[in-house]
Amino acid sequence: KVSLDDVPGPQPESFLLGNMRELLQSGASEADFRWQRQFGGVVKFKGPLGENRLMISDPKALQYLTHSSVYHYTKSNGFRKAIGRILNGMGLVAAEGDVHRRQRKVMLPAFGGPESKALFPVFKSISEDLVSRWQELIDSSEMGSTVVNAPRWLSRATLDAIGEAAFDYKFGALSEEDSELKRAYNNIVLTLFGLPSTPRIVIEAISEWLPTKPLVWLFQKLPFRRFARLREASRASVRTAARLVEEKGQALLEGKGNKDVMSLLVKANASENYKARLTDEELYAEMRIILFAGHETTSNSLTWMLWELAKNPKIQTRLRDEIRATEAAIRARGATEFSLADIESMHYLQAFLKEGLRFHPAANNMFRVAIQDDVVPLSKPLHLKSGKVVGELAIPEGTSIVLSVAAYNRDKGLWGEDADVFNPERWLDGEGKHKKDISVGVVGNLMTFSSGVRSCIGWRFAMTEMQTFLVDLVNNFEIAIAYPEKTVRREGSGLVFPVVTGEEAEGVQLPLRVSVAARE
Ligand code: HEM
Repeated sequence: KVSLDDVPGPQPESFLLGNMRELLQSGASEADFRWQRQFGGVVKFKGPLGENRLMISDPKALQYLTHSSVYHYTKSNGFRKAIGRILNGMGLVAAEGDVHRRQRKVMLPAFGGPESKALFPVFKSISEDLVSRWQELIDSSEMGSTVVNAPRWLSRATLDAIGEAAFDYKFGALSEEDSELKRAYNNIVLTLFGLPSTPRIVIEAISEWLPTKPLVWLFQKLPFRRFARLREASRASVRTAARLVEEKGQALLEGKGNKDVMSLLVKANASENYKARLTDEELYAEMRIILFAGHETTSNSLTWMLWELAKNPKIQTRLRDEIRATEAAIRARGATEFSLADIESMHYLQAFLKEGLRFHPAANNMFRVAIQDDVVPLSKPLHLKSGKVVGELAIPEGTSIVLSVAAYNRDKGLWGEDADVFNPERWLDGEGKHKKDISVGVVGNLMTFSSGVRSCIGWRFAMTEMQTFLVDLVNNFEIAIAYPEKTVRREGSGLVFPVVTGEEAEGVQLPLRVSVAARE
């Protein structure tokens, strides 16, 4: 019988809780970084009641788990899966095996390179909208600057972006039009997954042994505030999906429509043979997933990037210099606007973007369960407690695994001794630039968008959107830490979000001071 008893890892605090509190309560990815430093890319830790679990950041193992063996690992059971089902239905994120393969094939054409690039004008107009709103706030302030809660603004902007780019629909979130969806999604990730108390950790851990269906049923009924919020968000996303279809009406269903993701998806679906098609229910679920997966992830990544700019004024100035030099070149050739090609040609911007994605992956952990015994190849030999050294690891069926995106992205073996330092330079001439032995991920050998057939389908969409926003924000505004005396923490496992110490009740918060960036 295969066992993980011989694999080294941290000491559990108790039989009941294992290492779960260290994993979930010590700040986003802190345990991942600590365990990786101490034990390397494969770590055994204890779940509740003595259960052996694994945390993996070894490149070869991650490649194997996300490519060749991807369908031998399902998304883990329990709390997270049940919540996903309620929020997003049975679309791509929840699908497994053949159903996933079928859904992914129909969805892919809507997320290609040219399709994502064609959305640039949409992103540009929303980023200009955001700029003018911050400008108005600055103009009306006597101090010549204003404090913005960055994630709140950015998530409104990215909701508008996903509305228009994916559904040709205007949510009006930036203009504060009342949006049921925005209200329902506000702080939802923090409410559902954030800052877990010890009893919650125990309950969530136990829920992993239960099948999803009864849990979904239970969560639909339980009277707690958290589940009420979940139900409200689910209802809002169902209603929004239905409204989008209704308003776009026949054009969408006939696949005429526009360049938006949904029109392309409906078109691709219509051209599939009957058996391969998405059902109407699946199409609705895909819409809800795109709404959810496509806006908080992007706004969260942008939030942390602005935070790094605020903390590192030299990096900010260098980035702005590059943007302005490009702007001057655009003017010199008689044009007035940045094209996407201009943006993509900026080396320092590209380096900054990759470093932001490396340092602050919005999804820091991915959770899986092995559905059969497996043998996983490793990049580095693993020294077992018994003294044996192995080049591959036998994993028993039923093992819960955390794929640590965050720890992989800061692996010193890959990124160099300064992997814990935010340094865009590494993409210009340092470790980031070097070809890695093992190819993982879809951008810059990072795990941020995951890898293989379950990698983020929206990565090109997100890259186009984030670059567009960064150029406009940095070109127009000087960004600084608003309250140096306050501590901003990274919280969460699964999705990372900022909170201010002592102000956790305020929800997701990262206050930044913005003022107009002077021109010579
Ligand atoms: C910076 C922004 C983003 C990040 C960091 C990100 C990250 C990820 C990651 C890590 C996964 C894999 C999750 C897992 O397997 O457990 C994923 C999957 C997915 N993402 Fe993204 N994402 C981003 C933006 C987007 C956007 C803009 C969209 C849609 C417009 C999107 C749609 C999806 C979908 C549908 C999946 C499921 C793919 C599958 O299972 O086949 N994401 N994303």
